[in-house]
Amino acid sequence: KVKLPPGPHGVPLVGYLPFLGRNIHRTFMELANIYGPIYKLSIGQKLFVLISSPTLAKEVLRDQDITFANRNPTIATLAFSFGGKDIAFTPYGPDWRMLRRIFVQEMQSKGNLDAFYPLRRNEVKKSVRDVYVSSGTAVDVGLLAFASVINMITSMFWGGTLQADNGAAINAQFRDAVSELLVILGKPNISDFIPVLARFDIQGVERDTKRASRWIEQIFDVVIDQRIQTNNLHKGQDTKENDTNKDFLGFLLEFKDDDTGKSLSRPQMKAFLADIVIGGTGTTSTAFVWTMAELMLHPEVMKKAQDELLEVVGAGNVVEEYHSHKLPYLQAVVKETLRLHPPAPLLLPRCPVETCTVGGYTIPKGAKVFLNAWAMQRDSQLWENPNKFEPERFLGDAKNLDFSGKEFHYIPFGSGRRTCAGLRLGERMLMYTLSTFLHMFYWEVPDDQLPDTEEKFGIVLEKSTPLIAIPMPRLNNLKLYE
Ligand code: HEM
Repeated sequence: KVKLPPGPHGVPLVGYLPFLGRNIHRTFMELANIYGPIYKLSIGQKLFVLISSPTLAKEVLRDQDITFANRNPTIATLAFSFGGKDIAFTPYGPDWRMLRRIFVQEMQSKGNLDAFYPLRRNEVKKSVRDVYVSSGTAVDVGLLAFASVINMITSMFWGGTLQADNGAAINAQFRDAVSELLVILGKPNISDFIPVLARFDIQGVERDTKRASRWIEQIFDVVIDQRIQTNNLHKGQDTKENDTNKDFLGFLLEFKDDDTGKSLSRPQMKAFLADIVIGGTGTTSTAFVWTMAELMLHPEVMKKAQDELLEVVGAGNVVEEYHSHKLPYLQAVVKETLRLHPPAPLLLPRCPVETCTVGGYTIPKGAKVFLNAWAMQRDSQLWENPNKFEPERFLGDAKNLDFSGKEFHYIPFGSGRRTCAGLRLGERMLMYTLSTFLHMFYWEVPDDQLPDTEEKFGIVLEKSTPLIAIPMPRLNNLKLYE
């Protein structure tokens, strides 16, 4: 017997679309207060199901994990992921397992992450130098975070492949293309809700995504060709150029599945790279900005975090990635930031492969299921003072909560089989950049104007207005900034 979840009525043709508002995660929470922790919405011709209680999240993400291990890609995500050949949108099955194993178990093994650390270190050092040059003047923290993260990622991708001269130009082009794509992907597209309109591409979202993706694809092709050329040139020789593990790209080109002997196709390889850039840059840099904004709003927390750095790292040293484990207070700050400002507030939508039951309600096959992590992480029944920024909670009652998604009221990286594939790298980059910039600089607000915490929903949940801050060197030994 079919018993669909309750939910509001919309208007003919477009359903609830006109009432979604700009920050849909908030609208979804308000609707949950009326209809309960599971409800449905019709938007255009699509059925959406919203879930916002840990018990029901567990039903979806653990008890019926395989049923919900598929996504429902939008037109734009299909366009940027080479038709859904990436990790995030490949249907659950052998191809997805292979891609995920390459990225999670092999590329992000402790040994490989450690091996790529000098590349990350080099990029963060360059950002420190840039900030040092701007000391005493207003800096856009979002731009700083984006540049640092994307430079670390590109350096790990192909830093060992490109020569310094053309490398800088290609990386600059790549940065522009990625920022453009992130903006396009953040726009809601009417064609996704009313598929009969898709062929008209009324807002031009598909056209714009394809244009930006082509640009990115051309860059991937140049770099992949260059790497193949270098490999061929040095075939059979035991040279530095032949060291396949020196960047991710070498890794992807060399990969052969142990069980099937399959290599990656070029589209798969490009989708893989696109995924890591799109999945990794916006999320990590947004988390950086929110952390800095909260620290500037809470100077006592900023001081504690900086005191901890002074004690652990010392005034005569720069931060190294291995310090992260010794910074429990800063870790609590990051956890608290990701509680209040999860970059993916609704995770990535799941889509049941067959009609199933959740919370006693029928979820039809193909529905788009959203887990409202944002709402659960601010639920007053689950958290004390839920809207207050209190990192101490992660040292007290909530000290055992981590990013693994085992506890369903705290899932900023998702949970289950399709949990964030870049968690280890993301956590490392975030902790390393934050600890470095907090140890090396004081951050002041210009004209005593405290930052606001207005949000902007898009591909990630960004701060609505840029975060502007004035850095001042914190360490006496200015050689450390060179
Ligand atoms: C603060 C940083 C990050 C946050 C908060 C975050 C959050 C998320 C979330 C919520 C999901 C969906 C999980 C689910 O459906 O259960 C996800 C998926 C994913 N993330 Fe992240 N992410 C971050 C960083 C990264 C980084 C650095 C990368 C890559 C370098 C990355 C790559 C991916 C990929 C490939 C997926 C799709 C996984 C799949 O479908 O199997 N993420 N992320």
